Amino acid sequence: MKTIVLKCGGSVLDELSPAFFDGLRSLLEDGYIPVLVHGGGPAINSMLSLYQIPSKFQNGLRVTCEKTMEVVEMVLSGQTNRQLVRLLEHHDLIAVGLNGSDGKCLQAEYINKEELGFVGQITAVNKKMIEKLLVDRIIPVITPIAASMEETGARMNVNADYAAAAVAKALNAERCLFVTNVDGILVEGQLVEEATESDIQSFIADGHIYGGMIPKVESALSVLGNGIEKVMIVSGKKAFYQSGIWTGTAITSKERVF
Ligand SMILES: Nc1ncnc2c1ncn2[C@@H]1O[C@H](COP(=O)(O)OP(=O)(O)O)[C@@H](O)[C@H]1O
Ligand SMILES: CC(=O)N[C@@H](CCC(=O)OP(=O)(O)O)C(=O)O
Repeated sequence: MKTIVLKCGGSVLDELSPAFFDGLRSLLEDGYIPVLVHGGGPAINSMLSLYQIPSKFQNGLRVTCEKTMEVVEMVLSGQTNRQLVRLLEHHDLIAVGLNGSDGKCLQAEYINKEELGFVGQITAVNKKMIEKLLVDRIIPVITPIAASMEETGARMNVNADYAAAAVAKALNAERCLFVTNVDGILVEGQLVEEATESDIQSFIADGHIYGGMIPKVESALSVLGNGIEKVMIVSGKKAFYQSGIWTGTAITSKERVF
């Protein structure tokens, strides 16, 4: 089974173009089965502000107290997951939404409970749950909420880029795509079509890569070390795949030979 994990960023959920869904259909026609993991950062921020709960981040991770966790779960499972499943169905794709903690699909441990609260890093992925859907060519749409390994019944908030990387590694995916609101890695406004690990490290060092792009490239590099040859950062606003042609930034493990 050739699987492709696509992480759909919260930044682009409201702007996914028909070409994005054509790309998914094209992948299915070419024998790939997509697995979606999605975010919802902007929608969580809006809901927190409606509840007058401040949004706090530490190194890009949301500091998540119990009240914040309730809102995170409500938005990811009740809003952004529903939105994405509905859009897929609207574009004739069969999808089933899963809260990451359902069936212990995603399992995590605390990163630093005192400082970050209910924020986890993935320690295990229950592939069985996901594969049951894939054999029937149903697209799983997974929220980045994980079941706690340490406390039965507890759930944790996981950065969606890291959650997607963990799913891609566990499924031994052919590719992992980070779908976002820009064409890929941009340097001085120009798309970088191919980047190696050392290119990325220098883009971070010189400030060309910053903010929300950092967890994406870190996740991309972590996936590459695990037998997945190509990871891409692509736009959800345009065509990212059509009959074997990919558009965006390809991140490869191989250093270029000059
Ligand atoms: N070099 C770069 N190329 C493109 N975007 C970048 C770069 N560095 C930082 N960014 C920022 O990263 C954002 C994407 O990350 P983020 O907002 O977290 O999206 P998502 O919700 O898709 O995870 C872009 O909109 C852009 O503002
Ligand atoms: C721990 C942590 O920061 N979790 C993220 C989960 C959602 C996410 O990652 O959404 P995007 O992909 O849209 O950024 C959060 O609460 O915002």
